[in-house]
Amino acid sequence: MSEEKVTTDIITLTRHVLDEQRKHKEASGDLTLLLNAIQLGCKFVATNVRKARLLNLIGLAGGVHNISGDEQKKLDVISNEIFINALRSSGKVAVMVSEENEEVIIVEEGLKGKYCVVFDPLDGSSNIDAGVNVGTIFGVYRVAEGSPGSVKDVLRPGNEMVVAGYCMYGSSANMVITVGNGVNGYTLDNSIGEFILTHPNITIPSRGKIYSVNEGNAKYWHEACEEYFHSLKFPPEGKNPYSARYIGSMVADVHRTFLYGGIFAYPADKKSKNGKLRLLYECFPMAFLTEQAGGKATTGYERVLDVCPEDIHSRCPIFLGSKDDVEDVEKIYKKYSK
Ligand SMILES: O=P(O)(O)OC[C@H]1O[C@](O)(COP(=O)(O)O)[C@@H](O)[C@@H]1O
Repeated sequence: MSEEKVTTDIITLTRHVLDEQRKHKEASGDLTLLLNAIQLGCKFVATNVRKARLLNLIGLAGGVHNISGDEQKKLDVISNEIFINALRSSGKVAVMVSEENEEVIIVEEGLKGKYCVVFDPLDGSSNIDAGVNVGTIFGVYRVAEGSPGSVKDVLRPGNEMVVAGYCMYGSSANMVITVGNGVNGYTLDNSIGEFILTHPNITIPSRGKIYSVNEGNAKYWHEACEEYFHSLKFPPEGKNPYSARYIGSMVADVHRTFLYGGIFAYPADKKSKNGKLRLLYECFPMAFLTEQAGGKATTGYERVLDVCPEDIHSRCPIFLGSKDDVEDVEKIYKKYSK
């Protein structure tokens, strides 16, 4: 019987980022420590999501609503707390924005660092009670030169973000991250509590065969949006229609789009002028990752990363995924914008 080969040269997320940082002589290690705090949060959430029904962490937190009017789940609340505590105590963060907090969080003197972190601690939480994949989404800015660390440091276009990532909690916990030099994926090995490099250099196929959108909103779609999705379902003679896949958890739908190609969208419509998804801690990080993986992300009319948020919970329409697919969207929207 063949002996199982034990790998001893393990590439953990921390080691991989350190290797990357070493290429940049000026690196201080602060980013690695910040990412360690984010990793701790994700490991904590991964464990509690997995044991939620056993720990009675399923269901609502008891009549508490977040800024978007969503009633908070128990897991929303504890996920939010672990990230705020881990980021604050890392000593590397000055400003935080969470989907679960109405106001921006300014870290007190003495613990203040040079980064700002915007995050959705538990995305797709409407799916949590059904055991469907959910996730954490995060983005990182540097505090602007000479700034004491204020909300102004996060009301900036997404093209100024320096790190973005998500962690998907499903059959396994998958962390996907960019520090501005391509996209890498890591899988949590629960036996040693480390994220191990499993998906190096993720590259989105230039065109896909899958579209992912909530067609339940089709009644409210603008003509450009209608024409685009119609073109995927009723292609010209000789071409196959695209398949539809929609989980309703952005992290899960985007993760599949990164690996298989195609397009994920939450467009603006006649009911919601800017769609549903939040610019700072959903659209920007996913758009940054998409572009770093060779794809594109548009509002229909402009590059998502060039949008400047008016407030910390601004919403933004988004089409992201394979470059050729998103360019088809841009062509059609351009026709209608005229
Ligand atoms: O149910 P809808 O309207 O299709 O919205 C689903 C979208 O809303 C979200 O659940 C929003 O996220 P939250 O759960 O963080 O509020 C996304 O994950 C998902 O893509």
